Amino acid sequence: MNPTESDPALARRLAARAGELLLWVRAAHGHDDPATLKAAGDRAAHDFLRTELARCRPADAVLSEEDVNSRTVATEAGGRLTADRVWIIDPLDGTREFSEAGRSDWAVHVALWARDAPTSHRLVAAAVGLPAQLRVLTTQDRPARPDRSDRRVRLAASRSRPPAFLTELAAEVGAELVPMGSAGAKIAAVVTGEVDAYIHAGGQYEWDSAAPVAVATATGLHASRIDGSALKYNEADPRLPDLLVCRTDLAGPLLAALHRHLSGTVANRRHLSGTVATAASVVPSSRKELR
Ligand SMILES: Nc1ncnc2c1ncn2[C@@H]1O[C@H](COP(=O)(O)O)[C@@H](OP(=O)(O)O)[C@H]1O
Ligand SMILES: [Mg+2]
Repeated sequence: MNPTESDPALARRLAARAGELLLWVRAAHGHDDPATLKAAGDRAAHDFLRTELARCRPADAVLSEEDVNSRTVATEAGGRLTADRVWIIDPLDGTREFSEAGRSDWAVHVALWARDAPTSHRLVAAAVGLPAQLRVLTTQDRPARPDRSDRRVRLAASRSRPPAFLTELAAEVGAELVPMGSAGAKIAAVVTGEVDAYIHAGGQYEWDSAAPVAVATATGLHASRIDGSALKYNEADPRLPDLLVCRTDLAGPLLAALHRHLSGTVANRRHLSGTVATAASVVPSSRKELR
């Protein structure tokens, strides 16, 4: 244990090293047996992160996707709910993409939650490793976002489980949908300006978004639930099924569009007309394309 290593430095080192392990596992196994590759990747990254956190921060609690899957959640949750500091980790986010040859949209998430933090999410340090993109983003970095206001808004969404309303919402605001794997990779793409927003709904857990949300908000981006309420971490129930991460100037228009879909305005109009409503017939004022 290095007593001088700060929490952000530890998060960065762990995300980077777990990423190297995952690249090694991927190379060693190949892609012929995706199920075995996924299991080997999950296990290698999880074991490494768990061991290093126990060694370097023995007093802290840990919430990890792999612990929950291995059904140790009951004992583990008891510790983390009274702890002052909890590491929320997703050893391999975008497991599906990790198992597909040539894809780089998968990530390692390492975040630290602190009870006395001043922010609503209480995440004080984090790193998102993108091993196949050869980069690690952290709460200490301020990547320059290029000005993209001259092109259509790019809206990242799950390539395998996008929210049902998203195609219609994107058309309504004139956005281009960009299918991508991994919550971490999608939020990282918002951080670097490759896309302008990420919307998800329908299911997710705290570990899927904690580290990337911490990085995104540290760089000045908007992050919230899709109803605009605060994202909360280290809750008794780790389900956190939806989120919006975007440029701050897009938060208002996108939350308004989400509200129309969530409140049923769009669905009700379609029902009343008996046809599939065009975006213009539903909310004429929203036809103005976002930039
Ligand atoms: N409907 C849903 N229910 C539960 N988890 C979901 C989900 N949709 C997405 N996720 C999780 O969110 C992460 C990003 O998903 P996606 O690539 O589809 O955007 C994945 O994490 P893992 O890869 O760690 O399992 C995935 O399992
Ligand atoms: Mg995940």
